Amino acid sequence: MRIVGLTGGIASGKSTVSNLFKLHGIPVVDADLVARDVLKIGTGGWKKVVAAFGEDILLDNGEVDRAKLGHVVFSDPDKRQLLNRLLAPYISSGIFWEILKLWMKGYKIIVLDIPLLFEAKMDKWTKRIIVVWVDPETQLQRLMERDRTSVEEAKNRIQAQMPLNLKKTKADIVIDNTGSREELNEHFQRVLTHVSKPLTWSEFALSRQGAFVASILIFVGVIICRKTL
Ligand SMILES: CC(C)(COP(=O)(O)OP(=O)(O)OC[C@H]1O[C@@H](n2cnc3c(N)ncnc32)[C@H](O)[C@@H]1O)[C@@H](O)C(=O)NCCC(=O)NCCS
Ligand SMILES: Nc1ncnc2c1ncn2[C@@H]1O[C@H](COP(=O)(O)OP(=O)(O)OP(=O)(O)O)[C@@H](O)[C@H]1O
Repeated sequence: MRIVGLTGGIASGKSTVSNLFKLHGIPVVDADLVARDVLKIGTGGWKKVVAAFGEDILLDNGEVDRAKLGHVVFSDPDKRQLLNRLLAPYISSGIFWEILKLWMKGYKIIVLDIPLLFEAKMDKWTKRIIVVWVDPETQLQRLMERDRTSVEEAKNRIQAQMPLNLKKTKADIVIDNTGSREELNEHFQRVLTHVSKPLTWSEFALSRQGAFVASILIFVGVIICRKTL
């Protein structure tokens, strides 16, 4: 199995690139969706967060008020680190289960869309890493437009992550998403060709099909040994 990491800065275009992968039949594990699941009412993550941040961050129906919690953690690095520490184990195991489900379905190539891939040291799980990069002004503009936030709020969110230029230096593949969607599509086709190359032997061995072949070989080996002994 080939596990490709997809990361970048907030609003750099990871979800847009993820959607292109999905359109081409490559499944994506979205860490933001996993992070939402682990904060669902009554879950272990929800209990930890309520115990640490108090009931003030809840809506009347008991769900986490994401906007309020976001406001708290993106303006206070200590509180953000606390939230990250509390949720990290739940998010990693959630991602692991998603990978396992795709493995069992027989997918040979999967993409992990993880905004904090480097920050959370999950880059060790991935074979190749794609960083979606944009120039800083475009990033700020797109973030403010998408989330309808103030400049200050948007800058707080951008500064809560490892600088995008540093992430770029750690990438195997950089997608520059500063241009139009058409330019992104063109660039994506080249990335898709690269990502879809035939699996190496070690990647094949890690796939469900590889495990199947290995078990057949072991079975045949045992039969031969029994007959010859
Ligand atoms: C603080 C929360 C409630 C705010 O929710 P909100 O709906 O406003 O934002 P959403 O979850 O859609 O995240 C949007 C983007 O913010 C960035 N972001 C989210 N959490 C963090 C964080 N802890 N540090 C830095 N950036 C973050 C990511 O780029 C993400 O794509 C939420 O982001 C959260 O629970 N964060 C902690 C979990 C986490 O680390 N998520 C990232 C997955 S690796
Ligand atoms: N090439 C592009 N041209 C114009 N707008 C774009 C382009 N790529 C992405 N966008 C827009 O920019 C915004 C951010 O993109 P997207 O949501 O894909 O970023 P993201 O990296 O997944 O963000 P987050 O970290 O918050 O999950 C969205 O509104 C998206 O529609």
